[in-house]
Amino acid sequence: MKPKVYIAKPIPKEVEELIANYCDYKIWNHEEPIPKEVLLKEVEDVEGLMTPKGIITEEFLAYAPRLKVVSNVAVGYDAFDIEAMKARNVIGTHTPYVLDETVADLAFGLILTSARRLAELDQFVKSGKWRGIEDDFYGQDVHHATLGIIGMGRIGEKIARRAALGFEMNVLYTNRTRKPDLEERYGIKYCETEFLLKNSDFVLVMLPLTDSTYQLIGEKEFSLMRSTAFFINCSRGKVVDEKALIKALQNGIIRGAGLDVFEEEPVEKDNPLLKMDNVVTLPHIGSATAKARFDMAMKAAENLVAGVTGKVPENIVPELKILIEK
Ligand SMILES: NC(=O)C1=CN([C@@H]2O[C@H](COP(=O)(O)OP(=O)(O)OC[C@H]3O[C@@H](n4cnc5c(N)ncnc54)[C@H](O)[C@@H]3O)[C@@H](O)[C@H]2O)C=CC1
Ligand SMILES: O=C(O)C(=O)CO
Repeated sequence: MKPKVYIAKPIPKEVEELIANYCDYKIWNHEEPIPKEVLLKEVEDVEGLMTPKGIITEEFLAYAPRLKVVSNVAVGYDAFDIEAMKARNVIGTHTPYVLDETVADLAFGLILTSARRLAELDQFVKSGKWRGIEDDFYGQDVHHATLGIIGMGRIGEKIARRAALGFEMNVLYTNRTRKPDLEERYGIKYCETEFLLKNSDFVLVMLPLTDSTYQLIGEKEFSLMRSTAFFINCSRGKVVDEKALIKALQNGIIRGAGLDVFEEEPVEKDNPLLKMDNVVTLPHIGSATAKARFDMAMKAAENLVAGVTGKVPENIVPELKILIEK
């Protein structure tokens, strides 16, 4: 008998075919997110679950007593309660590498759109205008400026390469561990966070959301930034104290921001960030190209199938590798 799995989001046909070869499966085939009560019912007797950033808590796991693997269709796995999963011996997997270049492109899009005011000027032209006073259109140069990257992981590295080699930027970075190989390859410089904040024209966060990064960037950090600097976040909204960011923008402490992520998603309609011309806002689309999303779904399916057929999935999240080492 094939193992039972549940897929909590629509997936491409080829990905479904792979799962069908090995599993007895059901799919949530609707664009709107699966309602919690439906999901809790569907997972009652499954061994595997594939989910788009599904929230896996102790309460959830109690509804899924046969669950062996949760395959997250995302690289960020902050919605996993790692201790609860460890306690119930449930492996969690994610989709690293396949989206790195795509997210790095988007991060650069945010840098360019913020600095050169692309979204604002797009609206200007579409509203029937063309020329105003010339310096009304002035933005800031990206080439040869200083980019400070907080979080030099898989995606941070791809952003650093674009910045250093493509735009000839001066790249500073902070990270939990120093990366001398990248320093040599791209000429980037490791430094203290305070130095990075004081000396960057663009401060870009590319950190996972964990207990140690929750609201890591707050009032103090914004106060150290240049008044001409832009803040770019393409990782998770909660690594920033959003109230402090709003205050910094309202009071001219920093020049602008480019945001793909927010503290609450979908972003609340009355969030002051949505009213600011110097803030570029996107609906969490860092990995949203057809190819990257296909590759993520395929990788998640491979992890799911491995987890329910007695093999070791390729992309177990680091904190849960201990479960297969037992
Ligand atoms: N906007 C979007 O659509 C996307 C957002 N993301 C987010 O970006 C995050 C990063 O992705 P990757 O680069 O693949 O992860 P990664 O794990 O390769 O890199 C994260 C880096 O942050 C560093 N780090 C962790 N905690 C730290 C701390 N307290 N202080 C300093 N450095 C710390 C790590 O050493 C690592 O080098 C994901 O966890 C996810 O939340 C990822 C993909 C798309
Ligand atoms: O992969 C992730 O962590 C995302 O946020 C969406 O791609």
